[in-house]
Amino acid sequence: MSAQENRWVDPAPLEVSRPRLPWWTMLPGWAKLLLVPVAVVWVACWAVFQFARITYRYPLTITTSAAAGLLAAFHGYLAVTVAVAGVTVVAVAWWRLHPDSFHQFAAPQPVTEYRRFAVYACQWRTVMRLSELTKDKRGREYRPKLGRLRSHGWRDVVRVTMAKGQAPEQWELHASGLAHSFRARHCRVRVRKPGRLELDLIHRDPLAPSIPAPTLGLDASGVDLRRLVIGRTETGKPWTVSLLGNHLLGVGSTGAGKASVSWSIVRALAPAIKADRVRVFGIDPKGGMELSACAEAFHTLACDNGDKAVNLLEYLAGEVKARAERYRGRRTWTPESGDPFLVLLVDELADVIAYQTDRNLRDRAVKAIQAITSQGRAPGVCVLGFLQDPRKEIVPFRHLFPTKIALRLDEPAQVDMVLGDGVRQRGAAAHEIPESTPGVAWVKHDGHREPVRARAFHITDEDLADLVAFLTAHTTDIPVLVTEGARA
Ligand SMILES: Nc1ncnc2c1ncn2[C@@H]1O[C@H](COP(=O)(O)OP(=O)(O)OP(=O)(O)O)[C@@H](O)[C@H]1O
Repeated sequence: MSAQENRWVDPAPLEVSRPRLPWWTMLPGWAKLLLVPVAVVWVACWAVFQFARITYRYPLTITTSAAAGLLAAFHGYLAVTVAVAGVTVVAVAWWRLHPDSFHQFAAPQPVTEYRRFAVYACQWRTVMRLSELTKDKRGREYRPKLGRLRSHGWRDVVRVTMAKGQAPEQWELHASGLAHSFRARHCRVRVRKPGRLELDLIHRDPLAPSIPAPTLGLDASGVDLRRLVIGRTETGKPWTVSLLGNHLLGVGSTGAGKASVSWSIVRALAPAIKADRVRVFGIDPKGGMELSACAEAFHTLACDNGDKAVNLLEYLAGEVKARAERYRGRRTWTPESGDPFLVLLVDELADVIAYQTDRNLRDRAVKAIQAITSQGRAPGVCVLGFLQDPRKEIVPFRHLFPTKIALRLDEPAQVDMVLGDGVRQRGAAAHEIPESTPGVAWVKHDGHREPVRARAFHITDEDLADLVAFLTAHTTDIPVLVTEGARA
């Protein structure tokens, strides 16, 4: 072996970060001794705080464990076994006999505590790190905090305190990954207040079963134009729409359930229509295929997109102007004005204002409908417009409809066109509504940040037959069906 080969080579200096020792390790021994009582008090406070925190997060688990412990201490394990068996029998009996109240009152708390521990608390750190929602700065990790959790069976609502410097948009970008990590089907991100988010982790769709129409109301005074119930929201509350001072734009692909929304509204109005407190005017450019199923509900029904429809629109635009003059100084329509509330229902709005090949008719229709939507809210005229294509070239005045209803759509861009920018990122994925759930929609009211997911009542042919029977029974004043244009 040569001297060359034998030479000692210095290894490269170790490039590891120096361990940072806690500041108190540098203190002299006597100072450490003095600090011992302070440290003991601090550790005791920390333990009490942690116990309080765990009790707050898992109240049922802690109380039942404490109760079981006390029972075992005073009466032995046999008593605990008997108590557990008794509670189990009561719970199973409750579940079998009254499943609704069991799911409403008994199930949420144990499920919440189980899911909090098993799904979220155990995996939070890993999921946050792998989703790149943590930040390392000077050796310290800044991590979003898992807050309160409520489990409703079909969804978990998880509150989160974002790490400093984070924006909700970062979470929206990771929503799909979070859903997969926590074994959910979807994840929606909502801003609760600055720095605080609420994640909706959806496990199943509560709107999957269709919702039958309720029995028809009989009393016109029970019709509240501010709160017409037309279906149910995914949280189980009634889906209500206001027609007073409002216009509604419903957009959905073919078969998305637009008709169920419009018929649900007409049904909710039925007693007021019968009492002539509300008059509904219909335009069905498809030759009346849809709206003539219950023509009796309409004061006037135009079954084309030609002269008749345009005359009707111009009649209503004139009525808006005449009312505005009559109500001068009164500001808005009220039932006391003596005039009926007017509703214009257009089944395929695009056929009237965009696909009409006669330019003169098209321009007249656009002018009239713009006049009604821009000036009709105060004088008691409401437009319900339904269509399939929400592009600006088709409806240039979408902004004049304060309530937008996005039924199943084909593309994400259409959702933005209907509901507005940013609403899809907040979870309103109308393009993901399955074909198997017609009538499901995302609803956005101007001035309300959060969109609502709901399903309209399923209005069957029998329901429409009931509606016809109701509107024509016991009355000498049967609404007149006019297909020859407006009465004006
Ligand atoms: N809310 C609902 N619940 C259950 N089924 C529904 C609901 N709404 C509609 N459907 C069913 O879906 C199908 C299509 O519904 P609908 O005619 O309302 O769609 P649409 O959007 O008006 O279609 P088009 O654009 O072709 O007129 C019908 O068979 C109907 O029975």
